[in-house]
Amino acid sequence: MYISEKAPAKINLTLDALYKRTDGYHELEMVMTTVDLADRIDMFELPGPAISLESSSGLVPQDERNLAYRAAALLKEKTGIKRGVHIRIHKQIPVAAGLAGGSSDAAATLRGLNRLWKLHLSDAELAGIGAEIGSDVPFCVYANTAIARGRGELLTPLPPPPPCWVVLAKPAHGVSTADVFQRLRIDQIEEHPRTKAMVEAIKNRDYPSVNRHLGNVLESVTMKMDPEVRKIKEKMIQFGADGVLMSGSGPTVFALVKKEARARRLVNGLRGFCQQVYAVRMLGTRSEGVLDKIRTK
Ligand SMILES: C[C@](O)(CO)[C@H](O)COP(=O)(O)OP(=O)(O)OC[C@H]1O[C@@H](n2ccc(N)nc2=O)[C@H](O)[C@@H]1O
Ligand SMILES: Nc1ncnc2c1ncn2[C@@H]1O[C@H](COP(=O)(O)OP(=O)(O)OP(=O)(O)O)[C@@H](O)[C@H]1O
Repeated sequence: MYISEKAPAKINLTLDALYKRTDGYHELEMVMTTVDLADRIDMFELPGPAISLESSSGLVPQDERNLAYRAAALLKEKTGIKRGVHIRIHKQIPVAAGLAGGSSDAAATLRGLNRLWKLHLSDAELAGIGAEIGSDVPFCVYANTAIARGRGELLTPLPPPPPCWVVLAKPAHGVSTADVFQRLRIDQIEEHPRTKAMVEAIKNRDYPSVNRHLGNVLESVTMKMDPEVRKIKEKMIQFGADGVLMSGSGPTVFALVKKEARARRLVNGLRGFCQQVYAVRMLGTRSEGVLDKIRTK
């Protein structure tokens, strides 16, 4: 028997850094949501207790360093369950892109094994385990829309943003999240995003206001490290995006547009100088899609 789980990418509609903590991390306040660009995680029951893993992408580790593998190992440790699993990752989300691909794979593995092994853990319990793997994993367990505080693990759910298209473009090179945070000077931030205004915009389903309040304090830092981020942002505005922002620590930039035709125009305009471009729907809520079901071989 095997189980499949969809692992959607996250985007940041806002990302604010409030102060540097004594543990070296930055205290964050973010509004995050999900888009319909997703990896698929297949989990096959094994007769023994071992975990094994393969991925369709050569860009991610295929062993115990993979975040999906770590999720399975940690779940076994926490529950004392002695069962084994083979994890197959169909990678669609660009790697080291600011889209939480690895975190979402880990979260989907926790959700899937919870079903496969009939553990009956709540989402809150899975998120608690996920927090030990990475800051974005708790959000990815719920895979909805939320305000995230702390390192990202303190979540307040929100309704999904107004429906729209999301065009994502990833520059050729990845950036290291640690490098970006290290270069951030909190006392030199020119404009903090208005998180409350974004929350109101989402609650009121006010699409123009969502676009007006997009903001990420890491954007100018990453732009200095990778000028392609600024170039993509300018192109997206030129091609008629309603709002444009870098996601997470980058370097992926996303544009919001209402109409599919406009999304296609953006994709065509960007393809000339950016290889990884996607047009997908905003999700904002966990879709119990066709992939999230149990199959028998
Ligand atoms: C930028 C976000 O994507 C926003 O959702 C996440 O905070 C990034 O989470 P992540 O990729 O899991 O990154 P982590 O492995 O937690 O952090 C990598 C490094 O970035 C720095 N870091 C990260 C998160 C944070 N709140 N403050 C930090 O200063 C730390 O030096 C940390 O060692
Ligand atoms: N399942 C996985 N998918 C992608 N990357 C993984 C996975 N497991 C481990 N990694 C490693 O994690 C690193 C970060 O990859 P990821 O795609 O999650 O970055 P990201 O999108 O920038 O994440 P975030 O938005 O949380 O900062 C990569 O260098 C990769 O080698």
